[in-house]
Amino acid sequence: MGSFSENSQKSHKMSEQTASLREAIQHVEEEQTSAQNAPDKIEQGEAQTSDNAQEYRNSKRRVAKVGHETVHSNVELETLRDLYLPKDPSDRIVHSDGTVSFLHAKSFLPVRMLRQSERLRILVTGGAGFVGSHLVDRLMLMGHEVIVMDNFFTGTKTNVQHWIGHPHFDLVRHDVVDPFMIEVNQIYHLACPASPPHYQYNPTKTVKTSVMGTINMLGLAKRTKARFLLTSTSEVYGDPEEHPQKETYWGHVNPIGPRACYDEGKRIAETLTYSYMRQNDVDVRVARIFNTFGPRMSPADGRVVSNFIIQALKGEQLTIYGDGTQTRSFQYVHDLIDGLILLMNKNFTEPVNLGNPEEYSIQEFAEMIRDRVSPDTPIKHLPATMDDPKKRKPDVTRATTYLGWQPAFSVQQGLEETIEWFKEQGLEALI
Ligand SMILES: O=c1ccn([C@@H]2O[C@H](COP(=O)(O)OP(=O)(O)O[C@H]3OC[C@@H](O)[C@H](O)[C@H]3O)[C@@H](O)[C@H]2O)c(=O)[nH]1
Repeated sequence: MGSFSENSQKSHKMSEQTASLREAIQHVEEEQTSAQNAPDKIEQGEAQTSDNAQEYRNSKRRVAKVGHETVHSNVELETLRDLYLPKDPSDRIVHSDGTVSFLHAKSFLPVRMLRQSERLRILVTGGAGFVGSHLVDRLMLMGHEVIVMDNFFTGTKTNVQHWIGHPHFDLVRHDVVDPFMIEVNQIYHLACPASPPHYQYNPTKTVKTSVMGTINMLGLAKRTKARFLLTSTSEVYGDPEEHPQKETYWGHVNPIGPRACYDEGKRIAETLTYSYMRQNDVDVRVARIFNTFGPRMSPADGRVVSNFIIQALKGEQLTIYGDGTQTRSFQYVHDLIDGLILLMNKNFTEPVNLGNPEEYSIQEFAEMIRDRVSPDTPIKHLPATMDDPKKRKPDVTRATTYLGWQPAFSVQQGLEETIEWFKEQGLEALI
């Protein structure tokens, strides 16, 4: 990461509240140190593909490199960590009077030197969001020109601030429901609130974002002959009656329920994508993303991983909606980014599931985070949410067969980094 001003480093002060918060969670760090050091580091590719969740869970694999040489997305995990968990986190000074000074990076992380003919102009809608910003990091490191379009409803400038000012980087505040013209080679279309509380906050707007946003981006792809990748979701399967879910499954969605704005919005986005492919020869890719977690999830996200981590760090009761028997399969964000870049660059146009088959009941998952962060924290049950899918687990055979992709991170390793990141946020995230 670019080195920050030395003066600023010296004057870096944490507020008293942040300091006490850190003290409170120190015991957790100590407990974790031995666990973190124990497993051997392995390189990408050594993890075995398996549909067996137990095997995934018991595996002690550690990932040190991510990405794939074939599409030049390979990079050391340590390099990425420097962007969200810098060794010297002095990009800001939190003052004791409750104000904060943001500092400028003096230099940027080195990016690959590409010839003009190899360097692509890539638009990432929703690029300042949780997933988008990790994708942007990787595309920038690969040496491409990246244009981030975001309305900052759920994304933040902070997520991409380390690239602002870089000659390969542009940030545009724009809502994807309004038309947008630009010359690009590839479009990663991520823009849409993804957590249930966010997408249900203004359901009409969520539908507009999915439908009009996707029409706008497909229109752009058609005009500029850009390759277009839609980030769809496992929610297109609704409350699935097939388990695990294959891409050939048509789903079980309540079209008038509270989740419909997102589920049906993404289903029509897929329909639009394949209509533009058939009718207008747009070169398309569709990723169906399963539950994903990692650094840069908004503290206000409301999804289960961030909720449980924040609750445990604050010593508050962990909130399980319903009886906790519902299941989810959680993938670490870097695996998803690997899959998205592979999909964009391979010649496969049908929908592809991207998720980690490591399946947990929400009760087990709550206990796991509680035990890891703060073992004395109680767990409480709240009423179940309407239409909450009872089971979810991806069949990733298609991704493995056609993309050569499989999740490499264990949930354990992903959680370690995510918990570390939330701790680093201190006051901002936890209070
Ligand atoms: O505090 C919480 C939050 C959530 N939950 C439960 O945990 C499970 C997972 O909930 P999340 O909100 O994290 O995510 P969901 O699986 O419901 O939806 C997600 O699915 C896939 C993605 O495309 C989307 O990002 C998101 O819609 C649900 O059963 C939910 O009821 C809790 O028990 N407690």
